Amino acid sequence: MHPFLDLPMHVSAQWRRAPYALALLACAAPAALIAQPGRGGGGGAGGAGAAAGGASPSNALPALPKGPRAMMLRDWYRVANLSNPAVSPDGKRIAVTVTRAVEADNRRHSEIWVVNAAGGEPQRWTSPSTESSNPRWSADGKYLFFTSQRAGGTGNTWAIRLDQPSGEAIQVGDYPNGSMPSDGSFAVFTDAGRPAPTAPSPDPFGQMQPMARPPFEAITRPSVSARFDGRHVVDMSYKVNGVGFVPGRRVARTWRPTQIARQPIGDTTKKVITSTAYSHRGPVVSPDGKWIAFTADSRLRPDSVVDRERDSLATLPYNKVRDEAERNDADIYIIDANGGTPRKLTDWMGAESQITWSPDGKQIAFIGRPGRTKNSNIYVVDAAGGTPRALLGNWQYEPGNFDWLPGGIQFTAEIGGRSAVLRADMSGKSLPTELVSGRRQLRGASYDESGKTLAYVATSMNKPTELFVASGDGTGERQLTNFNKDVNADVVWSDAERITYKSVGNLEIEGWLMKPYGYEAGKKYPMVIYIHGGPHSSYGEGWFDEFQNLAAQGMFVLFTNPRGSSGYGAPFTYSTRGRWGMEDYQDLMKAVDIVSVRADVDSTKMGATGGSYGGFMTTWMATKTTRFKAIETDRTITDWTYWYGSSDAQGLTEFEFYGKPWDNQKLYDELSPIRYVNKVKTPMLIVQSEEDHRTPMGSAEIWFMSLKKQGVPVELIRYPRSNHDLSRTGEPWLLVDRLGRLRQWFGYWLQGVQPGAVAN
Ligand SMILES: CSCC[C@H](NC=O)C(=O)N[C@@H](CC(C)C)C(=O)N[C@@H](Cc1ccccc1)C(=O)O
Repeated sequence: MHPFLDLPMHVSAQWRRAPYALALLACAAPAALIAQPGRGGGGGAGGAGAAAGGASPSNALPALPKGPRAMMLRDWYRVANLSNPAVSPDGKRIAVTVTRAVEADNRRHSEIWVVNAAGGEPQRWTSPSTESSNPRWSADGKYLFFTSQRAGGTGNTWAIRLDQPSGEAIQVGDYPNGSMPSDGSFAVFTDAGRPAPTAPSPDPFGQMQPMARPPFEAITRPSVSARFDGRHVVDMSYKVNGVGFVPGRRVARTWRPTQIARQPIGDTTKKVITSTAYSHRGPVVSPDGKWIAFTADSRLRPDSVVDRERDSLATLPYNKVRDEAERNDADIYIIDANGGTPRKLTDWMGAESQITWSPDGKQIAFIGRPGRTKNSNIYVVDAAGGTPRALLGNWQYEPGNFDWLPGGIQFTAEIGGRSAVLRADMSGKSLPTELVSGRRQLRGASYDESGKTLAYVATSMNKPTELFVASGDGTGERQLTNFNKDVNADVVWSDAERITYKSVGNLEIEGWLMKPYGYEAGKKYPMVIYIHGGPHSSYGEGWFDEFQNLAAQGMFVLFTNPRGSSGYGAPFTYSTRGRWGMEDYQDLMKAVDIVSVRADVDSTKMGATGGSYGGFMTTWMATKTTRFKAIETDRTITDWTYWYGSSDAQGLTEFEFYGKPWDNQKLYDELSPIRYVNKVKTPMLIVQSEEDHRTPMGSAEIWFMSLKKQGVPVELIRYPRSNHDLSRTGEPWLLVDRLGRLRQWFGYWLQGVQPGAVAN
């Protein structure tokens, strides 16, 4: 996880898509009708309208032309995204979340579908009138649990009964979520307890909006509370991208360390088995049900002490000795499954996650990262204690999620721009073996209880996601769904050629060149380079709406993973620390050099686009070269000191730029494109979301004004009700509008298409 936010660090720039939007866009209508397997209501996977609800006659939209043809903007609404596959314990069925847009309603919709592992038509298992996602089976196979915000319940875990006839989804109090022993008799989970009841005291500011109320220990007060509806801020973290403004505390700070609770299956009585001043994290019970392993502070200090130390360190200037020292914030502990004194499993420097017991309960495996800029690895240690040994040796890449199956440890990993399922060599002497691979991206590997059935969702450059099943060892793969059958039949998705090249310092860089729709040998086409953000994310071997959009407009799309990208090992990822815009810029330019000499690329008609870090890079490029005829900069950063003060993620540059702006002002200034804006000659389209707290509006505004004042063609599109993730999870109509703007901007400057003439 990212150290500052609850976000996975190494994430494909293409992959973070629809499911994340649900919290924002789901309409929590009451469950109307649950379509049960075999009872109709769902239809087959090919029934495009079935999963999305479809447009009713009153709001029907004109039909799209039949294909084969180029992608039109409205095809975007037709693409289904599959996620979170879950194999039933007996390996017979696979549940998966299917998310589509409902064009007429400007929203996304998610349902759980289930398909037999042996094949056949998938069936919809959850209501089309409410949102459901993230399916998981109970260990005894009696329930299919899923996440939903249905009305009339508590919490968001709902279930469909499988062991007896059932109607609507229910909530199950006697089947807790958590880690279970092999016999499935109880579950363990963390419990933050309830705040101690306090006598209600009259609140003179109770009628005010939460952000307007004076926070705890604030010095100022509204003169007349009914006349102030602004925001009163005293805390450092007062806004979060995707969440919005966060009201300050109204009472003194208290700590509620998370404890471990256990609950028998079939009983609603929960027993909290610890009572400590420190928090327990990620408890997992041993297969025999006797022990629980968890992570906690390496010195078991109270949460209050850890937090206060962290807060006071955060106010100090950068100090190389202190801030670059190896850290050991947490360790793994083992406690009796009924409570007692924990035993430290191992004093292991670095961060441990995904604690997993071996099937025989004798060993424990975990993902360990020895230092922030070091590769993570899978480690195994005796449950009795000892020194953890790494299974992946000096493998260049890093493990994603892993499972300890009866036959050994299997895991997923990003290997550059593709991803694979691999088996670790348990002796740690050999490199892992790829079981499922190829030029594609796989996600969500899920196994049955025996490890003999494996399911995952996969996509490749010209194929949107579908569900696949294979034997546990990766053999005998079969595609189980065809949710995108209709759109695939109409639209000719473009494919891309993979390229690798040597850049500064002889470093190998991976990239791809996607062909324009209707490509004909002997002709020349414009080319647009796409630059991803993060900077620690990556492009790769998966279907991506943005690339398809410009390829459909008749352009080559070039995309690469310059140094700083994830998926190539931590040294590659962090090699740009303190050097943003230096060698990584050259990696990008080198790709342009290589591609622009091709006979089919029109080097006089090249463009560039990118978002966030890629937005910074596009403005940086605009100050350095005039080789691009047009640029689009998205959720951009043009001044790092302004960004530091206005974003929700200061920790990023405190690490990457070795301190706060006043610790290292020269670097913050030198890497800010705004310092060189007088050099910009390239027409620029600026796209920015009004509620983006990650890369706030000011960077776009100053860039817009600076170009205007210099007579450089520039347009600024400000999207309402949108945050940093507009291009991934934003309102569908706005998201598609943005795709249209990109087509039009590059269509105008690179193809001479007149305003308004770009086809939708
Ligand atoms: C809390 S530190 C923020 C790091 C975070 N990295 C996640 O990818 C991030 O937001 N980075 C920004 C740049 C930063 C504000 C200077 C960024 O470039 N975000 C990218 C990354 C991204 C890629 C794929 C999917 C989601 C995000 C972006 O928004 O495109």
